Amino acid sequence: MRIDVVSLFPEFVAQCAAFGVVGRAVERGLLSIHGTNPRDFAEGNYRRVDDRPFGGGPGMVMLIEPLRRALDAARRAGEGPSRVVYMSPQGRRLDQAGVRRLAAEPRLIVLCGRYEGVDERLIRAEVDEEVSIGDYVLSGGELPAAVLVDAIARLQDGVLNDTESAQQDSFEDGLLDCPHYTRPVEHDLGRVPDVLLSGDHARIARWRRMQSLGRTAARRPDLLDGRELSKADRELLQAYREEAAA
Ligand SMILES: Nc1nonc1C(=O)N[C@@H]1CC[C@H](O)C1
Repeated sequence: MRIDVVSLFPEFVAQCAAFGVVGRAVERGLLSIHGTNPRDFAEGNYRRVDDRPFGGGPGMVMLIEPLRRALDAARRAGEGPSRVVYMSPQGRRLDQAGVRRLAAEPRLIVLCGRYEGVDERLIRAEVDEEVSIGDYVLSGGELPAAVLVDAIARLQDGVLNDTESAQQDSFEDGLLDCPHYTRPVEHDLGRVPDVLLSGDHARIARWRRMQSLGRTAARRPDLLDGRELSKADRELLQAYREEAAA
């Protein structure tokens, strides 16, 4: 999969491709990440990429033409059709289903805004979808782009090892993860739950599922809205609640 990131800070993009899971995906040729800087396509001595907003108000707005030329250059740099995603608080909130959908694209071009954002005419003409990583305002779209790239990289076949895949699975089915413990068994902060020391894999898997269901119901009940729990899951959730109330 190829991802082109259009950003005034392409070095930021290079960094996010250099470490961890994303770096591994790139090393293995499972993902390629490229930066294109709109400033390289700006005109005039100052190579302007932004200007004052019509109608007044604070801040600056990114100009159409440098972005349009950068998007065109990014398109031409790769092969095949590409989907243009603009990182923006006005976008659809990113969740794992959205990551899976975007990870299935052969190519993405991720547009990162700065300042107050991008001229609306560019968005309407060039952007296929706006995506938000949360209801807060950041200084630029580069961190949201890095979040999207990381989540997509993890879904590329051959990137995660078995352990990492297991962790990924716990989020894949829309539930919060279970708690995790490691050595020592005894600590002044508490003891590891005995079930995890039992060696009984079926019992451990049941406990972990119960914890995921219980934590999701307690912390993110919205994730269970409209979800038809199986009889077994309903019983596990009941057991979690009884244990919590004891
Ligand atoms: N939350 C978000 N999810 O995606 N992007 C953002 C975000 O805050 N973007 C900034 C808004 C103005 C600046 O141009 C960049």
